[in-house]
Amino acid sequence: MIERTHKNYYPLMLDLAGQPCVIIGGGLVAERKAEALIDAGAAVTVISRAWTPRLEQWSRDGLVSLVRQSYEPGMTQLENALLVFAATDQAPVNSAVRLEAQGMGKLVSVADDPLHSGFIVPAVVRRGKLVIAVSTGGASPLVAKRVREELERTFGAEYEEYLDLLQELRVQIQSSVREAAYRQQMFKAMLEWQLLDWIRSGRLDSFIKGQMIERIKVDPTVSGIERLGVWLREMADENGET
Ligand SMILES: C[C@@]1(CC(=O)O)C2=NC(=C\c3[nH]c(c(CCC(=O)O)c3CC(=O)O)Cc3[nH]c(c(CC(=O)O)c3CCC(=O)O)/C=C3\N/C(=C\2)[C@@H](CCC(=O)O)[C@]3(C)CC(=O)O)/[C@H]1CCC(=O)O
Ligand SMILES: NC(=O)c1ccc[n+]([C@@H]2O[C@H](COP(=O)([O-])OP(=O)(O)OC[C@H]3O[C@@H](n4cnc5c(N)ncnc54)[C@H](O)[C@@H]3O)[C@@H](O)[C@H]2O)c1
Repeated sequence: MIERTHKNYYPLMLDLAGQPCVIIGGGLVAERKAEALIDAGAAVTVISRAWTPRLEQWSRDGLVSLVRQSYEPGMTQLENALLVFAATDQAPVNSAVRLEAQGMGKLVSVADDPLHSGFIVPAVVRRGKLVIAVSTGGASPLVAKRVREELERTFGAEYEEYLDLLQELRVQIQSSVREAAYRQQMFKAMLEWQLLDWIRSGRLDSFIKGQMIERIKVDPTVSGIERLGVWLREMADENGET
């Protein structure tokens, strides 16, 4: 029987830009892990005798380095890696990779052995700066995928623009309002605006955005935010919206 114990995983957001990550194995699981690492800007090396066509293509495009050989102990790529993924279809090979890498103090994910892995990979929804990671702690990756698909329907493309704008306004407020507690009241008041509806219907144009930035610059107060909300509603009414 496969051994399973409950682990209280600690979720975090890693900045992997330029960081060396090594995947052992060149099959579909390796391909899926490589794709997410490439998206995160990692320096990805894949070690395997055989490849999926997409891994070959990414190698031609310079997105991954392929090392065309089987895993063997003492490889410098492993020594230099920040994260290691053991993703071959050979359990003894995965286990040997894990023992060597863990012996060097590395975090290792083993495709067929979550119990001994240092981390596992969640299903992910990305909407610009919004990232939603879903994990079942390895209980059912298919459920993680299903929940991810449900969340994709709830959190649409509009969140990208929404967060870009909120970030711009927040940074402006951070630089002009000294008191943290007061800033937080302002951020809360900003969430009352129906901005997501505006973005969904394509009405948040550069004029409105410019006005928002300008008005907050002139009046960086909670009541200024509330007045801006009233102005936004008036603009919506003028456009025949309620
Ligand atoms: C989320 C996702 C991320 C990614 O990989 O990018 C991911 N697996 C995904 C898909 C998927 N994986 C599998 C199936 C076939 C159906 C099934 O078996 O259920 C499907 C569905 C499909 O392919 O459609 C088979 C499978 N998975 C693991 C084992 C080994 C084992 O359980 O021992 C076996 C072989 C079992 C066997 O051979 O019997 C193990 C893991 N898979 C994880 C992540 C980690 C736990 C995540 C969590 O639950 O929190 C963990 C523990 C380790 C890890 O890999 O990090 C990605 C969905 C991405 C998306 O679409 O959004
Ligand atoms: N974690 C997950 O999400 C997940 C999902 C499905 C399956 N799995 C597990 O992961 C394993 C791999 O799945 P897959 O679909 O990618 O298999 P696959 O058969 O498509 O690929 C296996 C790859 O490992 C390579 N390989 C074999 N021996 C090697 C060695 N000594 N050194 C380097 N590379 C070697 C092969 O050349 C091949 O490229 C499965 O056996 C299963 O146990 C995990």
